[in-house]
Amino acid sequence: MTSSTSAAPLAHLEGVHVELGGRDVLCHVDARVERASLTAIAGPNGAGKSTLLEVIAGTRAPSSGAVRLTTDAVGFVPQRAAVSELLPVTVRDVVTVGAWGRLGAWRRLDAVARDAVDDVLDRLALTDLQRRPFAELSGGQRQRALLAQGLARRADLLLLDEPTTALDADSGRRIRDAVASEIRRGAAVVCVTHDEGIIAGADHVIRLEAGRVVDAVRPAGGPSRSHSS
Ligand SMILES: Nc1ncnc2c1ncn2[C@@H]1O[C@H](COP(=O)(O)OP(=O)(O)OP(=O)(O)O)[C@@H](O)[C@H]1O
Repeated sequence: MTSSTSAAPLAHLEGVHVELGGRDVLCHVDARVERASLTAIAGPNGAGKSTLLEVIAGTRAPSSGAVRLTTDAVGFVPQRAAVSELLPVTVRDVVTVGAWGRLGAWRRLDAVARDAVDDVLDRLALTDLQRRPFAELSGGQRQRALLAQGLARRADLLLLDEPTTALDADSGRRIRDAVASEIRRGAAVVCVTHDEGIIAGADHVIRLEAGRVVDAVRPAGGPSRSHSS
């Protein structure tokens, strides 16, 4: 979120209010998400962070207020994505779904798209796991595969819900590097997180408490992504 009034943010929220089960879960949230930026959504459990991300993703309609996106190329990696245990899909299949999101469902992938899937698998250390059934993966491995699916989308607006939670240090570093690389190519990344490293490196932080924005700031010192490759 920013006080900037520059033209055409990728996402613009005005007075967003969400009521669930008779409770105000989000109250009058304003936000602008600009290209080539990292926005962190922070705050305690139950503050409304995931709900805000869902509103931006369009999977949850606000009770009132406006949400405007200027792109259709949106990648959304929820905290708990549903991939059926019963589906005989491999890790590579799961990641390839992200590329279909860009090309159109069930299109045959061209060499460029296959290379992009290979690149994402490599960046998230999934190459050796790519032929494994998704259902056989550990929780952290699944999380990485679903993030890889989001990256394969090559979205303009990438929405991540707690991408580094429950990951080991190396996996967390890979995710942070992948996020930095998305931003370098011009994407906007909005990330619900408790990860102080991501928050410190964000261009903007939306801090929620009990559904209200209590702080919307650029962290002191600004982004610190220079360590990322
Ligand atoms: N379907 C629902 N009906 C009623 N209340 C709901 C529903 N879904 C979420 N809530 C409530 O909305 C509030 C915000 O939930 P949300 O998942 O957005 O919080 P969060 O900040 O992402 O939390 P966490 O850090 O624990 O993931 C919580 O108090 C939650 O109990």
